[in-house]
Parts: sequence; structure tokens; C-alpha cells
Amino acid sequence: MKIENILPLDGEVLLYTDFFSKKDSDKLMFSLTKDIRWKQEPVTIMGKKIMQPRLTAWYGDEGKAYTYTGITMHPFSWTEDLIFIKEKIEKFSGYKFNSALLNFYRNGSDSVGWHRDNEKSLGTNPVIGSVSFGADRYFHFKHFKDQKLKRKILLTHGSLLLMKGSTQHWWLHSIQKEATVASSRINITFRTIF
Ligand SMILES: O=C(O)CCC(=O)C(=O)O
Ligand SMILES: [Fe+2]
Repeated sequence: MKIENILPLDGEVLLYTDFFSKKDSDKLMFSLTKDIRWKQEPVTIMGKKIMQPRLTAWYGDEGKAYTYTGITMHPFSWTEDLIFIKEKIEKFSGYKFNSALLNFYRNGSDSVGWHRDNEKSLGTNPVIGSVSFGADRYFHFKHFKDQKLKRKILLTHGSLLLMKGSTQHWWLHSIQKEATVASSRINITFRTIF
């Protein structure tokens, strides 16, 4: 099977659909929904405190605190599900991860705005392993310099998306609201924090 880069230049994004079987994906969607310590967190944008339009959670190796816009986050310890998912991605990709940011999109009204995962603590060309369960949602890319240059792909139940090379330097990504989506979606981005 030949997997093609979704980006036309300046980065590498590879999609593996059905990375997890339907059976494992169904089980994981159910148990992660129930067991992860989901929280709706506030963010401060231009001096105004607003709630994020989704639930989040941060898990990782002990002692791997993460400073993000002035706030230091302490991750929860890996759960059995997260270790299972992490090890499957590590074995397949050859990369190792020490933390994971989890997102819970309750329905199509939840979203994540345009951003790059380019915090200093992720290093220069971060490799991010992103798995999705539940509702299908479109993942949008827009080139940072040439914002007319766009790509989108559907992230399906049990899929793995690998983002690497200079992707986080040159491309913004987002999950836009989708009025027609009624069910929930979980996304987990595995990262290495230095
Ligand atoms: O939900 C997704 O697929 C992406 C989430 C994301 O971009 C992030 O957590 O940085
Ligand atoms: Fe992101």
C-alpha cells in the first residue's frame, strides 16, 4: 500500500485509515469517553477569558510538565487504553512519544481554531501521531505564507494521521464546526516534549 503525502509542499502528512479495527475502535471510543478526565478549560484570547469549544485532557510520562501560554500543565498518568494506542503507533511508525493531548468534540458545534503545534518544547520538526475515534470530521490545512493554499481530509473512526517534517512550521490546521454532525469524536495527538 502506497500512502501519499496530503501536503503539496513544505511538510509531510500521511493518513492511515482503519489503523485500528472497527471492533477496537468501538471499544476505545466507549472506554475513553467514560474514563478520561475530560474538562472544558478556559483560554485567554486578547485579554478575554473564554471557554474552549471542546473538552480536553493531558496525559503523559510522569514529570513531563508542559508550559503553554504561561500556564504549567501537569499530565495525568497513562491509562491502559492510552498505552495500548501509543504502543501500536510507536511500533508502526518507529517514533516514540512521551505525552498526549486529548480532545473531545461533543458534536459538530465543537471545533479547534487555526493553529500550528509549534511550541518551543516540541522541538524544530515535531512528529505528531494523531488518532481519531467516533464521528468523521474534516481536518483542514492552510499554508501559513500562502493562505489560499489549502487541503482537507476526512479523519475517520480508527484512523491514524502522521504529521512530520516542517509541517508545523508552514501549515496551520483546524477542525471547523460542521452543523450536520450530531455525534461525538475523540482525537488524541501523541507528541514528544523535550
Ligand atoms: O482534533 C484533531 O484532529 C486535531 C486536534 C489538534 O489539532 C490539536 O490538539 O492540536
Ligand atoms: Fe493541532
